[in-house]
Amino acid sequence: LRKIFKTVIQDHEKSAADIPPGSHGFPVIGETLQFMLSVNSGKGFYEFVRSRRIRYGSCFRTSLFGEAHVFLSTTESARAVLNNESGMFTKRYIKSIAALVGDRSLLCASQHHHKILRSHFINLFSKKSTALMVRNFDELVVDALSGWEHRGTVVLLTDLLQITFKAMCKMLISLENEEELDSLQRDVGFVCEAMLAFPLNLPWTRFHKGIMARGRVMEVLEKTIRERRNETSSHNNNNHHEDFLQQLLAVDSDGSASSSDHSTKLTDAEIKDNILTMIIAGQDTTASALTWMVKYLGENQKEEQTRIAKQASDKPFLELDDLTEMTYASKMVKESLRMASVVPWFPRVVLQDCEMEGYKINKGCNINIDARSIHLDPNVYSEPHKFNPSRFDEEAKANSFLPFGMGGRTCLGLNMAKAMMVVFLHRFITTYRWEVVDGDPSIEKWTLFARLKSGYPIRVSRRL
Ligand code: HEM
Repeated sequence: LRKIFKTVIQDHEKSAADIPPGSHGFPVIGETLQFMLSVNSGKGFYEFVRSRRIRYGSCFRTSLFGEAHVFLSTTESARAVLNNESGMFTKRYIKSIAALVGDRSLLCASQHHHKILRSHFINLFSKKSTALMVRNFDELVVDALSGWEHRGTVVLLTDLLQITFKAMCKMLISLENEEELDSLQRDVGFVCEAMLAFPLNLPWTRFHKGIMARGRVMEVLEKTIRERRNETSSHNNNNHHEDFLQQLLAVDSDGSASSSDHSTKLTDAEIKDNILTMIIAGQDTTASALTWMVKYLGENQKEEQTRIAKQASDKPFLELDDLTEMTYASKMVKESLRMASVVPWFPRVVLQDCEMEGYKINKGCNINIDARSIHLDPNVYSEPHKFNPSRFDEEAKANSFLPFGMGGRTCLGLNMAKAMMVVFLHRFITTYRWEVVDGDPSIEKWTLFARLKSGYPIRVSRRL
């Protein structure tokens, strides 16, 4: 009798364990309200995930905005989902996001279309363009920093958003006119804000503002493309542009091997959508990561800064090769990226019923790889809340360092972003000492990436 009883209990436990633990919350709205509360609490939207991860473990379910979601936070599930060797996972097509960044954007294209697009864009992120970015970014940073000591308080994030925006626009379309940059930055900002808004396209909504702004961004890009074509056809080589747009249009027009195959030629719409996508993907992420890095550095000032200063270059201009010698700065960048987890989780959708972490997950369910939990898991990184760049003296464990994602959707700009961070770190530390004006750790409410609400205001004084 005991044996039968035990089997029944085991069966019951097994079927209870079939679906991931968690709560579906209220009918229809699920746990959306709790999610919103966490967004508004100042702790940021990640707090919603963090508290459930503590309560339920490394795999839990919830329901947000009318859809079932599962969050997973082990390196093994990260490998399975992000590397996607089984072909069972994809990104969900979100109509409102596609309306803003364009449905030919890398962020919205179908699996097949994404592969084709990515094969075009990946060529742009060569060593040569990273080297060019290093030179340009260095110039921008030196120029921006030169005025900081006369400014009283500098809201770091605001300045960094401007610097990274300029860097992106120079790299993509060689735009350097201050006025045009300002108005484009404002419009891209509206597009980003609308990505988080309720997708209601009525004249007074945030979503509508974003759609209108997208229209203006597209006009700027159309005009730029038109001017380029005119320059090329009139053989006006005075304006030689070393940017992504030039490379994309060259493939388009020179009849080379890749362009002879019409099925792989990029259309103007694909070029425009993805230029906007790259601005969005590169500006906010890098500026946020840089702000977090300065914060961690400020909290660990003396020791870390001395080590950086020791490896500092005294050259007036930095080159890519100089960065490879700054090994400690590179580790500091990696450690900042780990601790900040600027993109905290990666959303995917399951294409067929499957099992993850011993739980059944149904076709159509949203699954999210919770990179931030992996980055802060004491079984993966010892003393995870301690800022310790030297932990990267050794390779990180497999599938555990995920600030740029992994697999077929890995960040295309990762080498560029890391290089930009080393450049800024080097220039900032060797130019200034600083004190924090407002150390409030609250997180900004409605942003795509985790950012400090205060923008991290600092006061700087020149290092003698
Ligand atoms: C510190 C800065 C950055 C961070 C933390 C970051 C992070 C990420 C992450 C996590 C993804 C993948 C998301 C996923 O798998 O769902 C991604 C994608 C992407 N990133 Fe970055 N990124 C940064 C800077 C940049 C820069 C400078 C560029 C240059 C334009 C860039 C371009 C892209 C593009 C184009 C994608 C889409 C790739 C695809 O879907 O195939 N990123 N980024």
